[in-house]
Amino acid sequence: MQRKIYLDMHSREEAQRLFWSRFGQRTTEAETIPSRLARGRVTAAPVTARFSSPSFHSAAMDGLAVRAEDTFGASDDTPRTLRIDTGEAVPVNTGYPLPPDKNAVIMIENVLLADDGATGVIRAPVYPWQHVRKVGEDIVATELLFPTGHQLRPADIGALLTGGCATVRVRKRPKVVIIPTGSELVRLEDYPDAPPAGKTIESNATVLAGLAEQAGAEVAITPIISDDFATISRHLQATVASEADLVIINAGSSAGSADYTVRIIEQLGEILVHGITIMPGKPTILGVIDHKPVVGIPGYPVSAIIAMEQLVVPLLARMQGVHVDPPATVQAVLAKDLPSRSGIEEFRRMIVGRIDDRFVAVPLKQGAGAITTLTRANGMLRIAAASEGEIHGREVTIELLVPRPQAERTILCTGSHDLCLDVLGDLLRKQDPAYPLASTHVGSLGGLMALKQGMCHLAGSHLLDPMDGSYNTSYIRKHLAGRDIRAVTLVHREQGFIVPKGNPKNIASIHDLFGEGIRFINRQAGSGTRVLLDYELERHHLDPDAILGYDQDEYTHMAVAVAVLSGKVDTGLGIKSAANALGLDFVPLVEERYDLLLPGELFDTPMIQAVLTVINTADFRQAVEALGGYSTRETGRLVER
Ligand SMILES: Nc1nc2c(c(=O)[nH]1)N[C@H]1C(S)=C(S)[C@@H](COP(=O)(O)OP(=O)(O)OC[C@H]3O[C@@H](n4cnc5c(N)ncnc54)[C@H](O)[C@@H]3O)O[C@H]1N2
Ligand code: MOO
Repeated sequence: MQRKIYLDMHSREEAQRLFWSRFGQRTTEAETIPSRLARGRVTAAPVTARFSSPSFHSAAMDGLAVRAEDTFGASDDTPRTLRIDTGEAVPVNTGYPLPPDKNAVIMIENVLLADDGATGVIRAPVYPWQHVRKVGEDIVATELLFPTGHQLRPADIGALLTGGCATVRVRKRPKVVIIPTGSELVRLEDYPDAPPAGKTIESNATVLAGLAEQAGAEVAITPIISDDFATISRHLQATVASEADLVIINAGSSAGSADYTVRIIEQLGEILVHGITIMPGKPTILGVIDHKPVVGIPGYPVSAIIAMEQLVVPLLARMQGVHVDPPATVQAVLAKDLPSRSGIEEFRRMIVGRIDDRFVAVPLKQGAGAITTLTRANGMLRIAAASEGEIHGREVTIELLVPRPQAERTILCTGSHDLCLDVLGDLLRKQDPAYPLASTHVGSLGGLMALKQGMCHLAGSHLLDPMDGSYNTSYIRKHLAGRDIRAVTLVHREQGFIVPKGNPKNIASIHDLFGEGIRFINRQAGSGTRVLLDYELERHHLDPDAILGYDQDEYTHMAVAVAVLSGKVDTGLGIKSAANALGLDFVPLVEERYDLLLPGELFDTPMIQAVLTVINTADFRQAVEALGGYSTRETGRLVER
């Protein structure tokens, strides 16, 4: 079957306008539902109160109901005795009806009661209607409680019930049906141990359903449909003919040999848009079948979410007569250059944190297939279509994905990678307040540069000075001269050769890297591990260029371990815990010190003190030792300068 190449691309704004001009006026029908079940629903008509509240004059305090006039003149010098036994004063509790002849309440604390309860003495008067909630003080019958188009919150339900509205007219929830397609997809529930080779776990349908439900929709997910033109077509037709108000067909939206979505929609109805100049989300399809909106959402998980948020969520809101507000933003300084293709509006997932008095934004990876770029992000940077990107140090607008105080508590940690940072991050989250630790990896020297530019709170570093065997201090002196930088030892750890289980190539020392056909994977220049390797090679007078793979590098210990596990290479230099994590073997080479470096100005901040507190707990040490390949003998020690 012929492949479908994109129609002309539309900008996001054009696509939204086209789609909304077609469907944006179409609200769902109104229905009457019990008020108790109406949270989150949107009123379809004005709601007026049937009852007043309070519906009677009621005591606002526990005490004695009186006629205010009977208390006039009471003072410390001229206390007044009120008769309870004759009904001059009547004991009431908060919320009780006020006796008909009374007009005020004296708080019980201000009454000296006689032992027999027959009288009470007061030393101050009350004024008329003091501590009384009068009829209709809160709600007057017939008054407007909510206009049309109000989304009901929990407090609103309280007002509905109090105002006598047992039922309320609301917009029906739009019905959304999601059709996941792809012959490669399997359900995790069917393969809990591991998916069969070449199969992908279906996840988008549930994610999209969650977004649609958050937007007020009622969602159904169909079984996974395999990539067969006729099957998808039949299924889509049946779904459109059902009660669905909007149909989402996931994946098969781009140019692959089995990407049928666009042709199927075209055959059954009409294509409004295929291709939007956004990334991720480019191959999104907006179509119409039998007057119903049908959206082809791209398969990559991040593309799917962005397409859904930009095009479907606002439409679902309109269908219910509400409007979505844009997310809160902060201005932040960009920690890295971000080149971007002109003509494409890019959505970059970011981590933002506050350092001193400014926000700093660190970009995460770009790949639309990586869902963790969204789960790790706390902000989003939109690079406008007209822009060729943003540069390091520039102030940019970040849309927040978390409440601002959470972004302000986020600890930006960069530099070298170590698995203990995950332990630290986990324990920091158990603190109160919770401090999210966001680590990105740029190597030890990269961490020093980030510190220099004020782009991180912490930098992990293990830079060996071959001259004297010291770690980090001489590098700080050289690269951060004049700056107050503190170093706190996190761990000592074993560095060595990560090898497949059983060490089939018998790697025993650095000399074995030169063995016949041994494939090695290196770490990037500027990483402490690379410095260590180069130092060891030089010490043994060995020629790096004779190592097969010396010029191939990875950015983390785990990436090296994955390269070994996948059989791509025979070995790489890394930490033992990375080998352990993937069930690989490990040949120790040296023990090294790994420190966290931080600006002295931040040392006394609650955030850094929280980090130091966690590092010094027995829980942290135990969890680190359990990873294997670590010693915590100097953990938490401030390194002398
Ligand atoms: N030659 C071209 N190839 C691609 C282009 C292009 O312009 N030319 N665009 C790329 C872009 S951008 C995107 S986004 C994707 C969109 O792909 P499709 O919508 O056609 O989706 P598939 O190819 O079927 O799947 C992509 C990817 O996503 C996984 N997937 C699909 N459904 C699910 C699901 N329900 N849960 C989890 N994961 C899912 C699927 O297995 C694939 O890995 O196309 C690029 N290609
Ligand atoms: O748009 Mo694709 O949506 O870039 O990954």
